[in-house]
Order: sequence, then C-alpha cells, then structure tokens
Amino acid sequence: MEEGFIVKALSGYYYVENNKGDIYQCRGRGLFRKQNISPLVGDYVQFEQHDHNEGYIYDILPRKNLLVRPPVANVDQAFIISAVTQPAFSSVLLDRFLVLMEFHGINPIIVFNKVDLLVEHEKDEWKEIQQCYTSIGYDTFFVSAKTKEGISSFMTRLKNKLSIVAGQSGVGKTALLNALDPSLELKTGEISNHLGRGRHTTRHVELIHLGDGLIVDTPGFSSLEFDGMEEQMLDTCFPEMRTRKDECKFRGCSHRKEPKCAVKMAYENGEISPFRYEHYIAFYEEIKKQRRY
Ligand SMILES: Nc1nc2c(ncn2[C@@H]2O[C@H](COP(=O)(O)OP(=O)(O)OP(=O)(O)O)[C@@H](O)[C@H]2O)c(=O)[nH]1
Ligand SMILES: [Zn+2]
Repeated sequence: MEEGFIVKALSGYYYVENNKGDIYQCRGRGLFRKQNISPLVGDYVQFEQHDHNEGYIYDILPRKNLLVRPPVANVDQAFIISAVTQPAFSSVLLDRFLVLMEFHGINPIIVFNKVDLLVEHEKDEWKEIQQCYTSIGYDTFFVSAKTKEGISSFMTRLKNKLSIVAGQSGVGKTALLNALDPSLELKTGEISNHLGRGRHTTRHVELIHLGDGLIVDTPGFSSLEFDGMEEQMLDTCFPEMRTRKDECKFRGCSHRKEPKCAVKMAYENGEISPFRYEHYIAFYEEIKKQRRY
C-alpha cells in the first residue's frame, strides 16, 4: 500500500499524488465506503496501484479539519484577503472571516490588497489598522496584485502548507493567485461578475503547487454563516479573549454583563480594541438568535 494525498476529485475519480509527485487516477474501495465517508481533496489516503497510473483508495487517514464549501480537508492556513479600497474595507467582515477560520482550526493570515490605490496620507491610517491585528497575534501584510508589491512575501508564506484564499467578492483573490503564478491564467472579476454567484459552484476543486506549498484554486467560505457554532465558544475564536477568559470571575462568563470580567476590563482599559469587542457582542447575539430556530 502506498500513501498520497488527493489533489483533485472529478466525476468519481480521485487524483492521488505520492511523495515522488506521480499522480494516480483512483477509485474508492474499502472500509470508508461502507462507513459512507467520501474522500476529499486534501485527504491523505492509502492506495494501491493496479495499472501504471491507476489505482484504488483503501483508507482515508484522520483529518485535521474539513471544509464544506469548497470541499477540502486538512487546510493549514487561510489568506483572508481584504482590499484597502474598492470595495471599501470592512473590519466587521474581516472579523467574521477570522472567527470562522478560528472555529475551523485554520490559521488565518490577513492580507490587505490593492495598496497601489492608497495615497500617501492614507498609509499611516492603514499602519494603525495593521497594528490592531498584529497586536492580537495575527500575521498581517500588504500587497498589490497589480504592481506585485508584497507578492514575494506572500510566496514565502505558502511553504510546506495547504492554503486557501478567502475574502469578499472583488477584493482581488483571483488577481492575487494569478500574480503568484501567472501560468494559472484564472479569469478575474470583470468577466465573472456577469456570470453571477454560481461561478465557483460549477467548478471542481483542485490543489495547485505554489511556492513550495499547495493552494486550493477555488476561494473558500462563500457562506459566512456561523453554522454549527454556539455562542459559548465564540470567545475562543477571539485570540485576545481566549487568553484572558480564564481570569474572569465566573466560569462560562459571556463577557457582556457579568461582574469581574477580565475581558471587559481589558476592553475598558484599552487593551482590547473597541471594534473587536463590539463585533464579539454582535456575533454573540447573532449566534444566539440563530440557535433559537
Ligand atoms: N488597482 C488594483 N486593482 C486590483 C488589484 N487586485 C485586483 N484588482 C482588480 O479588482 C477587481 C476584482 O479582482 P478579482 O481578482 O476578480 O477579485 P476576486 O476577489 O477574485 O472576486 P470574486 O471572483 O468576485 O470573488 C478586478 O478588476 C481586478 O483587476 C490590485 O492590487 N490593485
Ligand atoms: Zn468575562
């Protein structure tokens, strides 16, 4: 039996790459079929070759995590792309992406794209926004898909990881993938907008080798709902709260109205950014409300 990982799934076939970089077109067999588990792109599998480039998958190794849209397993990190402008930056949207990644056990990296559109006096303001996130512990950097500024530091972050890109429509996800690897020739915004939201749903998912790592060719998290989350676990998705919550007086403190709350104290003395705390409260209410139905 050989080991490899699935780089592509298409029409009932799984394309499994071994550690030499050879790819085998495989069908599923064995135990996992009885258990009704389907192999996913990103899965580590045990397979057996039965022809020169064909084979059968017999087992799926335990997954670190799993995404539904796009269907990918074992994602290490997500580049959350925001544009500094066009579309206007939304910290609440960025925080929503961050929470979703934290919830899925995926390390988020914050990317601010389109820096070529910033005028000099706006740059200081952006340094402050960056500082907010770096102080929480997030890796945060600026790029331009247009001028290629920052592309090499993007590239180095791909090494030895399975990455995904995520972000609102129009922030430049496709343009960045093309800037990282011009041979991809993925179609950007202008054309796809006419096709509407269905664009990514009809495409199959594929892993691409890029900068000594792997990247999913389809943007992730098209749905930004807090599905499957409980409000009690939300504080663990905010690193600056996660590290403080054990100092709250009450176990299971929701950091809203309870006395002697370490999170609220940190917010009140300026150690936690007001907008982050406000987003926590808004998400908390949203999850609570959604769970009532
Ligand atoms: N000035 C400038 N424009 C950019 C940059 N990156 C992308 N754009 C433009 O922004 C628009 C949207 O880019 P896309 O790459 O299609 O954005 P996307 O995030 O893939 O969008 P969806 O496919 O809708 O999710 C296009 O017109 C790009 O040319 C950049 O760094 N600078
Ligand atoms: Zn608290």
